[in-house]
Amino acid sequence: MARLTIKGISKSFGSSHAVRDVSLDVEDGELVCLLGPSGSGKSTLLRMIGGFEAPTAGSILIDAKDVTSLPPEKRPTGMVFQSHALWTHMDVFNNIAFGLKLRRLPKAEIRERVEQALALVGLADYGKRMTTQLSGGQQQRVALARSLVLEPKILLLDEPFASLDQHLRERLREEVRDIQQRLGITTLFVTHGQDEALALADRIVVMRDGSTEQIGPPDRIYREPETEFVAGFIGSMNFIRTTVKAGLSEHAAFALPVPVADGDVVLAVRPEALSIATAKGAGAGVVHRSIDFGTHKVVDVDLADATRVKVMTSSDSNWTKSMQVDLTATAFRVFRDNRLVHEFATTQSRQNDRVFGHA
Ligand SMILES: Nc1ncnc2c1ncn2[C@@H]1O[C@H](COP(=O)(O)OP(=O)(O)OP(=O)(O)O)[C@@H](O)[C@H]1O
Repeated sequence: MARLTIKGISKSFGSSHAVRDVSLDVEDGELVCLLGPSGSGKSTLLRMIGGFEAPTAGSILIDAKDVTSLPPEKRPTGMVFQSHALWTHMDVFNNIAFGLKLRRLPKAEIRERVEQALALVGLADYGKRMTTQLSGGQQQRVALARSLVLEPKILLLDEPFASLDQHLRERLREEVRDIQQRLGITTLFVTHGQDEALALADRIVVMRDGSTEQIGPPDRIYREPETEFVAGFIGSMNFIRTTVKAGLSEHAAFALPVPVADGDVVLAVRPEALSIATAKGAGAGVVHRSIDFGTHKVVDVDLADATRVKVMTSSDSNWTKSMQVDLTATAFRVFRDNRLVHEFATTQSRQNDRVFGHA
């Protein structure tokens, strides 16, 4: 267990700024996900923490000790890469034992620790297998065991399951979460999958163009996005472009009070924050289709300005193509130039949160 402090760290490759002035505190035993689109600087940030890349500016402290200029092997960190790079000429046992042998630990201790690590990742009987005889998921488990056996204070995972199929990825990330909690090991996990971040993280760092866009626990990131980018990056979101005049949105379907300065804004509304009702006469929109997910339905509604919005409704409601409907937003956030300028929520939206499990 260890505490990680990142202070104003940047990395440039020539004229390209991969990471820009990132500061972050990670608590003892915390699991933090670095989430962002391709090229946002997640891997570069992780590699700097692991010592595989030298920062252009800033410093990295582990338990208050400055490690910025230490090589990877001198840092109390363990890194698992996307491509696991196991040694194909060694069996599983020796792959995991390798780092311990370098440290010249006694044979008996090596055996014990490797066996513990294998048990931890669910591969107790696989020590004698060659790594080429393992499935992709098993290989990633070996890569994880190879890091864990060195008992790092901080575990760094760079999209470790990206090459695996969805089902296996979900299983492995739950296993990682279990192991991480059992060992209480401080962990940074890079992913570009929002589901993965929501499922795993104590806190999510949303990155964009090398900078941190928002840092917070998953429910905060989901419910209170501070920028339009974050609002669109995590979960399903409807964006409605409108113009505000005298405190009112001029959008035909969303003529709402929006107490901000006149001008163009974007209303961001979650599908579960919209309620739908049959219109008396011509409605605000027309049902395009309805998809039944068993637990709930998602109805696509086309508005007059050709915006298509998604509405989450209960599974016992019935919406068919071409029905005229009215929509009410029970919660929305208003953005201008990516920044939050107004937020609105009714008590109704909190009830919906309970119904749909977003509390
Ligand atoms: N060794 C390098 N030399 C030059 N540019 C680099 C190098 N490594 C990364 N970059 C650039 O830095 C930026 C950030 O890259 P990085 O790999 O950190 O992003 P990422 O968020 O991890 O992306 P991905 O999800 O695709 O892995 C990108 O524009 C990338 O092209």
